[in-house]
Amino acid sequence: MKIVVLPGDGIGKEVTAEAVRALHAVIGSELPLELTEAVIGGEGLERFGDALPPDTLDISRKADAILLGGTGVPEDERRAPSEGAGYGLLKLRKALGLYANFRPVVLYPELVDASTLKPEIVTGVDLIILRELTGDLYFGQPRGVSRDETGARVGINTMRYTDAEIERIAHAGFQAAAKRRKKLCSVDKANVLETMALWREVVIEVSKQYPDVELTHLYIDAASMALIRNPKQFDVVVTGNVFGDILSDAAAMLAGSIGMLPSASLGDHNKGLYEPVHGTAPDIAGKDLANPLAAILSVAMMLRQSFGRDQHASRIEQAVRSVLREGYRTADIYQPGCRKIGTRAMGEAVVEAIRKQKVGGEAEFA
Ligand SMILES: NC(=O)c1ccc[n+]([C@@H]2O[C@H](COP(=O)([O-])OP(=O)(O)OC[C@H]3O[C@@H](n4cnc5c(N)ncnc54)[C@H](O)[C@@H]3O)[C@@H](O)[C@H]2O)c1
Ligand SMILES: CC(C)[C@H](C(=O)O)[C@@H](O)C(=O)O
Ligand SMILES: [Mg+2]
Repeated sequence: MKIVVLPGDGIGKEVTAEAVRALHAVIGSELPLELTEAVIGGEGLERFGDALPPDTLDISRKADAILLGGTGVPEDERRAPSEGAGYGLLKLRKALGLYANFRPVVLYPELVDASTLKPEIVTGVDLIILRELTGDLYFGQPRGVSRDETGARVGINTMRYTDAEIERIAHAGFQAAAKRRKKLCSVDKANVLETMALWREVVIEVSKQYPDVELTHLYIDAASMALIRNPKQFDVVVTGNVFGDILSDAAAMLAGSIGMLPSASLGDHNKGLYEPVHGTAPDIAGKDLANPLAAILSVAMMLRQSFGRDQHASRIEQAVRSVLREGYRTADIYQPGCRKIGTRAMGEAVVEAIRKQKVGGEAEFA
């Protein structure tokens, strides 16, 4: 198992360290683990003048899977977006063709009270936001800031999708839904944007190949409301890059915290990039306050998707479940009566829970 670890910036480093510990704990000496650490984001800019240094891209191409913490530094605010630390990650996703970003939103029953929403609304939430990841406003040309004929400064980004790009993400959505509760909701803005009218048209064409999956459509504004009003109506939600970015942060509150959301970015080949949905959280970086569970759960997604190790993945998920059941909480999911702990201690609790599991036995997995 050749894995490249890209801790990135801020809490990316802190949560990735705990994710790697969990990975070692669950794999033990059962399988050869080859981990290589490389630089990306702000650290890349600082050390090599490049948010995606060529060596990082090169070893990422050769790896079976990539585990990433987060990229982005406060100095980004002074840089052009396409020159910032976050852009290193965008370039990596694009270069590796990772167009399908699965963001599962699952509320652990222990965290019902950590959610800001009513228990009856969120209990049992289990949905996936499937975000297209290599197109849209993020990559469309033209982009930039220039002057128009009157001398006014004009900022331009282009929402762009080809039919082939829409088709492949639609297929990913239908296939994911087919394995679950067979409901796919496509989210667009087809009433106003040509790109999104094409999106809807192509999704409807693709749907003919999946007669068993029920397809619905929502505009992004209405979808944002529906997600908070009645999240349990959703199974798989497929949407574009920008809408998916926003919708998934909103959906984090259904799971109690953004510190609980893992993700997997996949393409047509077997390689995947796994990362928490959250960013580098400069406000809490370096304070041992970050919740490492999203990063740890991203390792579970990696073991399942890239290596077919379902049992190891389930062990990580069960370990997360058991630390929550024991009452361990980082500050973002803290509730009175629980034990408030830091990033390192949460990682250690997960490792302990993994060690206590009876592998192949029946007890702990219930
Ligand atoms: N995938 C990524 O690498 C990624 C994702 C989002 C943002 N970013 C970057 O991160 C930087 C900060 O962005 P932001 O503040 O808008 O978003 P953010 O996700 O970093 O933080 C938003 C809020 O959530 C909290 N938070 C995030 N992760 C947490 C965790 N694991 N545990 C507890 N609390 C957590 C933060 O403290 C903050 O209050 C920016 O540079 C941005 O570009 C990177
Ligand atoms: C940091 C940024 C480039 C990134 C994105 O917008 O894709 C982040 O917000 C995410 O959700 O992964
Ligand atoms: Mg985001």
